[in-house]
Amino acid sequence: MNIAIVGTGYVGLVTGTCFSEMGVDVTCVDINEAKIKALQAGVMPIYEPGLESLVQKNVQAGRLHFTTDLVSCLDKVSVVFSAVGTPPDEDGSADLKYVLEVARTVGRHMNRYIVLVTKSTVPVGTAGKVKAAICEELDKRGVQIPFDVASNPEFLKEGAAVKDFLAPDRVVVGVESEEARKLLERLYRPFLLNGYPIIFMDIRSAEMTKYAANAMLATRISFMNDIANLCEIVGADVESVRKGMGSDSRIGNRFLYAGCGYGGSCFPKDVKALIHTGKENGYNMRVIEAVEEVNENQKSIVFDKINKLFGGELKGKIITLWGLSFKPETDDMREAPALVIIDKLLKAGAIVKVYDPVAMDECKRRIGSVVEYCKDMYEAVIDADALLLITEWKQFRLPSWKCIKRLMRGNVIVDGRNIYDAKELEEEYFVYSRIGKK
Ligand SMILES: NC(=O)c1ccc[n+]([C@@H]2O[C@H](COP(=O)([O-])OP(=O)(O)OC[C@H]3O[C@@H](n4cnc5c(N)ncnc54)[C@H](O)[C@@H]3O)[C@@H](O)[C@H]2O)c1
Ligand SMILES: O=c1ccn([C@@H]2O[C@H](COP(=O)(O)OP(=O)(O)O[C@H]3O[C@H](CO)[C@@H](O)[C@H](O)[C@H]3O)[C@@H](O)[C@H]2O)c(=O)[nH]1
Repeated sequence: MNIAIVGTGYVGLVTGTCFSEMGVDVTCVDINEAKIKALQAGVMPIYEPGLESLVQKNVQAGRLHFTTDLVSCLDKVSVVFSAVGTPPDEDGSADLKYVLEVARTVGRHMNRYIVLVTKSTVPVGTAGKVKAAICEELDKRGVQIPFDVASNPEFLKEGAAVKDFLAPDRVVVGVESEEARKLLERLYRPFLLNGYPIIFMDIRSAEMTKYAANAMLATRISFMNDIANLCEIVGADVESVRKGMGSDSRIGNRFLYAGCGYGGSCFPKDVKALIHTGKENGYNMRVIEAVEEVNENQKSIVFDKINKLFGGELKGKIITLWGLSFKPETDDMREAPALVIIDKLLKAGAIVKVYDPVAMDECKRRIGSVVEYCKDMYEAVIDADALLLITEWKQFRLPSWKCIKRLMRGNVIVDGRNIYDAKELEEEYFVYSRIGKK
């Protein structure tokens, strides 16, 4: 089977690589020439565990190809996945310009039956717009070529993308024709054989499932952050509360971690887009609106704590951040809490030193040299008045506190992810503060 994946980002590159791993002949297409050139030379555009070796293996096997030319592969593929970005517009709605551009290119150049599958996260009703864009281009050409549209939202998490794709909790597919269903069933057959469920449904429901799933996960996080903030006021400990709650099998343990807010390319934008879809349809998504508000507030919690600990006097203080990416195991800094914290610290006159195992270049690209980039986690704490843990990379979990004490000039530690043992830190005479405990 020959397929094309348009958009070679976090989703497109992982999708294409994993399908090629299943024996499918995959062409990954992107308009970004530098990205495609790099991939052709074996250089990964993103950090994603396990991806590089899988790409190399399938390129060598001749099943995985990279190109900027979608048109020339349209004659050999039966399925085209669209995995381009859907960034938030100013009003919070998902910007569909890239998705519709792909549809128009397909309509302008297709010469045989194709299923155009939208993998990007798109609002309910987008498949109708994709279909209309293709029809318009076919009409302009004065030709009638049968085609189908389908929806196949992606649920992978960055940092675990390959694993999530190859061993999904489920695959959701929205179709409206038997032919499209058969093609996608065949493509996903290896997953079915491995026992992963494929859930077929109508297209609008598939589009909505993606937003509902992300909104539910974001809700759990904001709910726990709200509980954490109340714990702090009333003298409870959110870590004990989390364990006590999560062991109820109806609630479960996952996605209940309080912290300094959710970031990334998905939750923030998808929550906004769902609120917008509600508004467009005359319905207020009240729960999700609160989820977003709590998260905006939570991104400032670490700053508020440190500001309070220094009596509002941060001018000239050296503050170190461990972790910049929005979560561990990725270099992605889209909507990262670190960006909000750095901005607030700099505005308050602090000197900021940072270290992240993989996101330093990305941080430089985004904010330049307004902070000091350090070569390792220990260099970053030299002369620091305070250390803020922002992203819970494994290497930050068991540091040598004795060594850190010698290197720092102050003794304040604020833990934005609740990974440290308060007793251990207090024994070393650190002033330790974390989320959800006084
Ligand atoms: N990042 C994730 O973890 C994740 C997970 C599930 C779903 N999603 C959704 O998947 C979509 C893609 O997300 P991403 O993080 O992979 O985005 P990304 O920004 O990493 O990649 C998108 C790619 O599309 C390319 N592109 C744009 N227009 C193009 C065109 N006309 N032709 C060819 N290529 C084009 C861009 O150059 C870019 O490389 C979004 O809708 C996102 O919400 C993302
Ligand atoms: O208990 C938790 C779990 C996560 N987070 C934060 O939530 C954000 C998102 O984390 P995660 O969901 O692990 O990463 P993403 O790669 O953004 O994945 C989400 O967004 C993707 C894009 O839509 C979906 O495909 C995934 O299913 C969904 O988990 C990060 O800032 C985490 O620090 C918490 O604060 N507490």
